[in-house]
Amino acid sequence: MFNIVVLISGNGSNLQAIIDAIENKTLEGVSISAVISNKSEAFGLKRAEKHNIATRVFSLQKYLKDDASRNRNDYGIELAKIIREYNPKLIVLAGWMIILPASFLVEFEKNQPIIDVINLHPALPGQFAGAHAIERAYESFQKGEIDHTGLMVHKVIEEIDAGQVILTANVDIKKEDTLSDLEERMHSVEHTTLVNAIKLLSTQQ
Ligand SMILES: Nc1nc2c(c(=O)[nH]1)N[C@@H](CN(C=O)c1ccc(C(=O)N[C@@H](CCC(=O)O)C(=O)O)cc1)CN2
Ligand SMILES: NCC(=O)N[C@@H]1O[C@H](COP(=O)([O-])[O-])[C@@H](O)[C@H]1O
Repeated sequence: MFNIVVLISGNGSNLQAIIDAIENKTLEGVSISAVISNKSEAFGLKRAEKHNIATRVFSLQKYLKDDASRNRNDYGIELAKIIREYNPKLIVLAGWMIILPASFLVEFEKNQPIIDVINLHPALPGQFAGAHAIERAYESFQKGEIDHTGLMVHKVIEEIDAGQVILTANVDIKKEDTLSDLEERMHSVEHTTLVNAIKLLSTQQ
């Protein structure tokens, strides 16, 4: 079984797309062994619980507040330990809004088997790296700087949103679009693209 661990911070509509794809056999041989969130209030946790998927909450903010001697690298090592408990072959960041330190990434690069960490980012390669990418693309379109946007699924490296691109897709922006129109169109294309990226990686194993 191609076990995946999914990391989220919010609504979890992309997590839901993965769950649905497993259940309708678009993703055969894939199983979500756990969903981990940095926010206890993330609705995606309820989506996982509804499908009897193991969930964990591990907040960076709380981890640092509980012991002032700790730092983000310590968090990264602890997060990696938690994830290893679930024996994933792939780690999927689906709306995970914490920058992962090198200490986390090295845990999955140095040990065999190497475990890929992938991220879904709602912008095209080289555009709008970081948070709030959809809003920034919308504003850029309004200024006439771009005529469309898109998304990518990429390997996670220390540099934000700069890892090897696995899949990318364009997303149209229309003159009459509100920001929520664009967000809705973006999420719809994300759901398909993320499932296709996981399918690609699971069949390459
Ligand atoms: N080392 C990496 N970590 C992460 C990557 C990556 O490519 N390399 N991708 C991000 C996802 N992401 C954009 O795709 C992203 C998410 C969040 C942030 C950010 O500034 N986070 C702040 C906290 C924001 C908050 O509390 O809401 C932070 O971590 O301090 C940047 C990029 C996931 N991680
Ligand atoms: N920088 C990372 C980033 O912005 N990720 C974005 O968070 C949203 C999560 O939606 P969801 O919780 O409904 O899946 C998605 O649009 C995803 O691309």
